[in-house]
Amino acid sequence: MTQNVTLIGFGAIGRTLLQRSAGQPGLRITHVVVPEAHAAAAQANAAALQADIAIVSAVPHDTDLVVECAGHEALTEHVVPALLRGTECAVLSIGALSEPGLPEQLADAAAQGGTQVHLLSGAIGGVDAIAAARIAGLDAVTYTGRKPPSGWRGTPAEALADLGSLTEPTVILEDTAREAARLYPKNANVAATISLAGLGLDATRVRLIADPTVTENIHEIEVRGAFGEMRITMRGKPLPDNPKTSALTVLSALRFLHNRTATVTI
Ligand SMILES: NC(=O)C1=CN([C@@H]2O[C@H](COP(=O)(O)OP(=O)(O)OC[C@H]3O[C@@H](n4cnc5c(N)ncnc54)[C@H](O)[C@@H]3O)[C@@H](O)[C@H]2O)C=CC1
Ligand SMILES: O=C([O-])CC(=O)C(=O)O
Repeated sequence: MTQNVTLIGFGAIGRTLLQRSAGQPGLRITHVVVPEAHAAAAQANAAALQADIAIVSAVPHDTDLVVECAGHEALTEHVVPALLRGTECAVLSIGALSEPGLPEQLADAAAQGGTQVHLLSGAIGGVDAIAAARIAGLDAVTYTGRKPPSGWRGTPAEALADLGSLTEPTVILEDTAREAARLYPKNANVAATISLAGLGLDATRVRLIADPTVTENIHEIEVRGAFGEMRITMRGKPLPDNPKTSALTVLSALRFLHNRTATVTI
């Protein structure tokens, strides 16, 4: 039986996800939720990719699965109500979970609806290893996020440095993951994800760097604990439509969707 999927958000991630999910057996993206003001543009873009897609302002009650790729507001506006109705949801705007009370709100809504909310690994790998290692106890988790200056446009980094004329790597934040997610919500999903898998938002140390010498989004993660040590560097190519977002983010959502219907999941 085909599972009907609703996307929340139709920006760089949503568009690429719709494009790449075409023909995936057992799944069909039937609806896309966007704010009213973006509906006409989304309709034109989506119809070019899939003629029968419906652009809507709320998640339909009969959808089987929701994938959120919209931003912080969409979690309270759309994901919480869907969970309360018992609809399983997968979330990419993990930075939003730095807002006090929101993780508990999502968990309570899923419990009330008798369903699950999945926090996707997004732009990075190794989330499974961090979450497994946590069971035996972690000592330290640190994260360094490095992006080209264009990846920091429209953020508080603009007030700290002249992004257009940087000649060397410039640290724009050195703090906890909670502070990183509060100040740079669209650039701290990774910081929030590794915190939630590991030591939590207040005990995870984060450095964010605007680096004119790189063209990729570079994520360095170091973890120490009873399990041993782990060091990962991801050099993610950004999506053409949004330099803040690594292309792997879309692939992580596709993997999640694939595993919904695969006989062997990995
Ligand atoms: N977990 C991870 O590793 C990553 C997560 N992200 C997050 O994924 C989200 C989407 O990223 P992009 O597609 O690159 O952003 P984008 O800015 O290109 O697109 C956002 C889309 O969401 C829609 N939207 C905004 N508010 C909405 C609401 N309340 N309800 C429904 N739709 C709404 C907009 O109309 C737009 O279509 C962002 O929150 C971003 O921070 C991005 C990269 C990595
Ligand atoms: O690389 C990405 O796609 C996004 C990113 O840094 C983040 O939100 O932490």
